[in-house]
Amino acid sequence: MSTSSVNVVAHPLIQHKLSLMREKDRSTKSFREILNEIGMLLGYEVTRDLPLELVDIETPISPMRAPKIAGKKLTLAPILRAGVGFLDGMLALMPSARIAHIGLYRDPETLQAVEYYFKAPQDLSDRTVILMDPMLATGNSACAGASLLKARGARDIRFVCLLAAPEGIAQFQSEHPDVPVWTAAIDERLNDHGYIVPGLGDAGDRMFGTK
Ligand SMILES: O=P(O)(O)OC[C@H]1O[C@H](OP(=O)(O)OP(=O)(O)O)[C@H](O)[C@@H]1O
Ligand SMILES: O=c1cc[nH]c(=O)[nH]1
Ligand SMILES: [Mg+2]
Repeated sequence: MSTSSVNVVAHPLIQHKLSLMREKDRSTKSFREILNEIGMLLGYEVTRDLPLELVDIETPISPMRAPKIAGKKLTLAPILRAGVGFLDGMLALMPSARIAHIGLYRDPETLQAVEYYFKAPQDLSDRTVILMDPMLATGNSACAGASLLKARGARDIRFVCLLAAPEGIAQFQSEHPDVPVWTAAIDERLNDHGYIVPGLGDAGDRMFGTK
């Protein structure tokens, strides 16, 4: 199978906002607000190819056939905790979307993803699912998230992150070659603790003020 595509979203607004988030002295409040804003901008990109259909409507002036989003319904799937940071921004664009919560934490020693919660619509087979987590480091969490969604039948999954390490992209493409990736940047590497360099530190802790 061919590898999944990786889309680096180079829009200047996203790049500027990402640089603000990387600053180590940025407040929790500001970090959270900007993550939400970028969530909306990435949501715009990840939905760019959603199919449209022409439907009959009436404007105040005349009837017309107007384009509306066709077919498959949307599900937003944040990986807890940090993935929740994208959610409000995405929901502003897609207010009718269903939500699948995926609870995973990364074991600090093994760097393996540990599942602690999963609540999703029963059948995802006819849905477009946007899996989201700001950080793609080793790739273990994103891979586990995509596998959980596939076990519920999901066949059209798109993964959105803020920052990716080359190691995480390679791992994700090898395990989920059918899932395209959107990211604002691909950084240099992982450090010995599995953190992205230069990165932005621990996204969940910075977002929720837990360190
Ligand atoms: O690609 P990986 O090596 O799996 O690392 C990325 C994961 O690590 C962070 O979660 P963390 O375990 O810190 O949980 P949190 O979001 O609850 O802080 C981040 O939010 C990702 O989910
Ligand atoms: O750099 C990293 C790696 C994993 N998780 C984070 O929050 N940051
Ligand atoms: Mg964390």
